[in-house]
Amino acid sequence: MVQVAIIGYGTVGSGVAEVIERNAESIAKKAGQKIEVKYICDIRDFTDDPNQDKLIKDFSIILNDPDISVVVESIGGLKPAYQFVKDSLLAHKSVVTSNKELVATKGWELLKIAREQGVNFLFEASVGGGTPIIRPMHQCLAANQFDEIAGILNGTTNFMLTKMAREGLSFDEALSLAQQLGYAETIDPSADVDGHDCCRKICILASLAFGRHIFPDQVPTSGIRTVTTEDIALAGQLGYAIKLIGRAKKQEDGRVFIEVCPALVDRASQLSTVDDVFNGILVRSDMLGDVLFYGRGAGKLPTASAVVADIIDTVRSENIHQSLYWEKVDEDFLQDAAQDVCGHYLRVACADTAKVLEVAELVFGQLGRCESCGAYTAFVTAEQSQRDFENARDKLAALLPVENCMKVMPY
Ligand SMILES: NC(=O)C1=CN([C@@H]2O[C@H](COP(=O)(O)OP(=O)(O)OC[C@H]3O[C@@H](n4cnc5c(N)ncnc54)[C@H](OP(=O)(O)O)[C@@H]3O)[C@@H](O)[C@H]2O)C=CC1
Ligand SMILES: N[C@@H](CC=O)C(=O)O
Repeated sequence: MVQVAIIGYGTVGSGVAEVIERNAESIAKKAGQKIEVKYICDIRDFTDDPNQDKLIKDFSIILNDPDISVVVESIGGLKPAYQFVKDSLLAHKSVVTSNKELVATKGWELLKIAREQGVNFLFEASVGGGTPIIRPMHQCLAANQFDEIAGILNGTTNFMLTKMAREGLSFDEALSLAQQLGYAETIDPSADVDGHDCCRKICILASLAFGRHIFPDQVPTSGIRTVTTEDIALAGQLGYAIKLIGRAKKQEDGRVFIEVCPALVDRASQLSTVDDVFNGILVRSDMLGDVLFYGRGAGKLPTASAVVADIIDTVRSENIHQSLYWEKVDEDFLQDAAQDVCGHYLRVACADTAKVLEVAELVFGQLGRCESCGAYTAFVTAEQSQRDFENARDKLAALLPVENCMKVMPY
């Protein structure tokens, strides 16, 4: 029998305890032995909880118990999660975490410690919630070189954009619903709406794909606060959906372009059909080509299912996952955002479509469709570098009231 400890008994931690209890028999078959939760450590009190006998408040009990070989970290954030995880690895215990902030900022260091200690540091649930992505990229696509990753990586904002588009909910109403359903980050929901959560996830995937740690503060990041219901309607009329996209692309010179932004996705693209709390992650590699991973990106049991899969993996592994690894390097290998080439959507506060088209074509050259909705007109430009686009946008803004602009994704 393997005894595990859970630290952080919130949405994910309680889900992990529930999955281990509910599917005990099948989990034991897959792991080759019974898995039992011995301790659950949380700072809160839980009256009438069925796991009362396991609840503790002092993490050092776990650290000093030689029977605990796997620690599940589901506290979130860096403090005290980082120290608890590091201490667990140094105490020769494998760690499974759902904490993307931890992996995105300290992944290289924790992977190094795990490797030196001959234990596992696994984090499937840190990206995509319950949707498998880390293990498929690391194991099933091991024969490939990665070219590009682009995804809808944040369940909360995708849920909110879907509710705003389908039911006309305001931004605040949609966020409050996402919080009630346990999708939004409890520590700081702005992590979802301002793109930081998506940024952490694309950093993890890009670090895994390209072998070097990419830190969240290196990534140009914007969230969905600027997206209005008019943008959603106009994008729809132009044939697009609006999604928060995290993407990382290897350039010909070996550098990587990485960013997080709200963007237009063509209705013909599979990514545009990823709605509600679902995540969709497009991975482009040299041998397989494109593959899309789709599934629930947040929520108690979906996320717990990924955590428990990591526990099973570490229990049955004869060999430690030595190849699940990336390094921190000092040299900068990220491409300047000004060089990225994309089409753009612009929304102008002017209902006169003919006038907008005439003026916009003076600046951007020939345009395709132009659509209006209420007091606004919107159009999409041809592809050009970010630097050229910004110059042209500034010229247009001197002639017409430009209210919003977003990239158009080439997927
Ligand atoms: N919710 C989701 O759908 C998903 C979450 N994640 C990630 O999983 C992690 C956990 O998320 P989630 O379960 O939603 O968060 P919750 O806030 O629901 O749970 C965290 C729990 O940890 C407790 N805690 C805080 N400090 C300590 C401490 N020092 N020792 C022990 N317990 C502590 C919290 O108590 P208190 O409330 O008093 O602070 C809370 O009960 C986060 O990193 C999140 O990003 C990943 C995928 C999906
Ligand atoms: N807040 C996150 C939860 C999972 O990572 C999200 O909405 O995707």
